[in-house]
Amino acid sequence: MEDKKQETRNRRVVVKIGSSSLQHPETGDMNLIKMEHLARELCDLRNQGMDVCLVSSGAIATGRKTIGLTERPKNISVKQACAAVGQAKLMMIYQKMFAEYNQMVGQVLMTKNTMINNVSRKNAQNTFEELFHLGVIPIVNENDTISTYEMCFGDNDTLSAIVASLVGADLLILLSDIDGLFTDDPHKNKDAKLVRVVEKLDNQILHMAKGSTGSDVGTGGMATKLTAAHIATLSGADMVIANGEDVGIIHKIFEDDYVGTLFRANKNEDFYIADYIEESIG
Ligand SMILES: Nc1ncnc2c1ncn2[C@@H]1O[C@H](COP(=O)(O)OP(=O)(O)O)[C@@H](O)[C@H]1O
Ligand SMILES: N[C@@H](CCC(=O)OP(=O)(O)O)C(=O)O
Repeated sequence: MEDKKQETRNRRVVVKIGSSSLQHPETGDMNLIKMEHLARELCDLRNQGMDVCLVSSGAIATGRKTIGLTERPKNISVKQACAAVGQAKLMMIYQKMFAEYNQMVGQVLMTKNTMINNVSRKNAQNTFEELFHLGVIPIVNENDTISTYEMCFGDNDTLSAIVASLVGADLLILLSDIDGLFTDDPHKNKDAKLVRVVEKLDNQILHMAKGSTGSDVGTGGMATKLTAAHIATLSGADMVIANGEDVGIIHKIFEDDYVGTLFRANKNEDFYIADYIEESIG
């Protein structure tokens, strides 16, 4: 009961969806029904009076499919070309789907420099504030077409937590291909158990994340989700990892009727996101 009260107080929410959740695994083509459902869920959060931000991966995977590459691109310029094509297509589809509900969306593409440079960071923050004020849902991704190793966050789990920190979100939801954090990788250990609530990110929790992503299109994995949890909770946001197979889980999270892992906010007034990026991701 106490948890439910806590969660319905959330006013500003960031939702992240990964590449593998946006496409049909058999064909690599976009899962339009899921994207449509995602748009409806997020519009309904707006209707409840919340500020909503979507961090969507999928630019490279969408571009790769559109261009007709069968192999996952390794070469950086090929990835950048795929992202250029895919990001435009992703936004076109999102615009169309959100427009069904008369909901405006805007594109925000970021690099590490956006966060490290004081002027750019302030500009980004002002833009987000103005978009929320105007009732727009910002759709964020890494600026993959110009990001090389030195400039990129590398994964959208971390990026979504950085965005949550930048906008002072109350809640970050990571929609994954798995129900949440398990005591071990459940694809390798069938005895692994779901962890329902993490009060504090200690070494025991950090050691649970194994390997990198298992998907053919993503770049994250559980380790980057724990990095995201570290950033989000120290910034004062709760974070939930839940399965994005059915994006209807989004409203269930607010009804406290979901399976997933909740990482409780643990705000540290001395935590500065720009310093953290320079020290830890720089
Ligand atoms: N302790 C763990 N608990 C849950 N999943 C884990 C764990 N360790 C590793 N993983 C792996 O992380 C994957 C989820 O991350 P990822 O591949 O980035 O998917 P997504 O982009 O859909 O979030 C799981 O499918 C799982 O194989
Ligand atoms: N920015 C990249 C995706 C990066 C990423 O973290 O992907 P994912 O592991 O699918 O969330 C893209 O849009 O293709």
